[in-house]
Amino acid sequence: MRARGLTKRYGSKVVVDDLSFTAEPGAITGFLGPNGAGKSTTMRMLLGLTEPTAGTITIGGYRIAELDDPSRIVGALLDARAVHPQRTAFDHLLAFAQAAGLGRQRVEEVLDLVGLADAAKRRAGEFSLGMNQRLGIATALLGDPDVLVFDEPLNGLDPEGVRWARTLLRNLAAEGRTILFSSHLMSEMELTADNLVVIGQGRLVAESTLEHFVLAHTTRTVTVSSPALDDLGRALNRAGIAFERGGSGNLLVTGTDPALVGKIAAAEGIALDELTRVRESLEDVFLRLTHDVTEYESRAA
Ligand SMILES: Nc1ncnc2c1ncn2[C@@H]1O[C@H](COP(=O)(O)OP(=O)(O)OP(=O)(O)O)[C@@H](O)[C@H]1O
Repeated sequence: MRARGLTKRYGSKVVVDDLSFTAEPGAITGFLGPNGAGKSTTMRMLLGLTEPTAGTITIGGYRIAELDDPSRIVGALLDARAVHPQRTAFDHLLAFAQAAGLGRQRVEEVLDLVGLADAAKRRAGEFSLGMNQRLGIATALLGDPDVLVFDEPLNGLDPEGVRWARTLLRNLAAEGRTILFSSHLMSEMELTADNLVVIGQGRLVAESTLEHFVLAHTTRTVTVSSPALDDLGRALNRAGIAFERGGSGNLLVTGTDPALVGKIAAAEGIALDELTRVRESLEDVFLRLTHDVTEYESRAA
């Protein structure tokens, strides 16, 4: 899936701004951005529900309108509450299945896949948000598509459901599918995504592997503890390396790697108890990176 120069304007407001990115097959691409960044609008343009003002978003080089049988190519969960409350889960899925030329058997398969087989005859209006999410995921899976787009699929899922969704996404990617999903749950994004596309105010902020994104935006910090902490502090001072004392009798050394701290200690014959690179969480990095954008937005609101 590829977006190129994708742009959406509503009146004078630019919601998606010259956005280009790629989501690869066989990988889970996390789509991140603060509220109003343009994630849903981008997904809607991929699905042909919103017309781009400029640029394209394509699957295998084709826009969705150019695909003969789109439900077999791309499946999506955009809004889990968009179900008819009087319809049973089975009938809801059957309506979509029939529109795509699929039968009852496929409906039963996807109900099984999302763990709703026992609730098939219950009305969607009685479902919890988590069950509606499962129903929405089932709808996306009906056509067994190569590309899956999930907007906030974890909303309303309990911890067991979140874990289930993570495993499902992993399995779907392992089968070679392209997965694009957005979530506000950063810790979950960190556990699930291989790659990230980060946007702010409709523009691309970063596109990379999750690992690289976190490392590239983390200030290099090392924690080190030693029975000879004062000696170590003096050795670091002599080497011109900045540090501060941490709460639990260790030193927080910034702007360097464990290897250098280890070398300095070794050269001075100082024993170490612990030497660890501090890895910031995705949440820390994301909040720092999008802080200015969010600030601007809350001032403008
Ligand atoms: N039909 C529309 N008409 C006018 N403005 C719109 C329309 N649809 C979306 N917007 C605006 O576009 C901006 C981006 O919205 P979008 O829903 O794509 O963001 P998002 O990144 O998905 O946000 P969230 O995380 O809150 O779901 C918002 O400011 C929204 O108000």
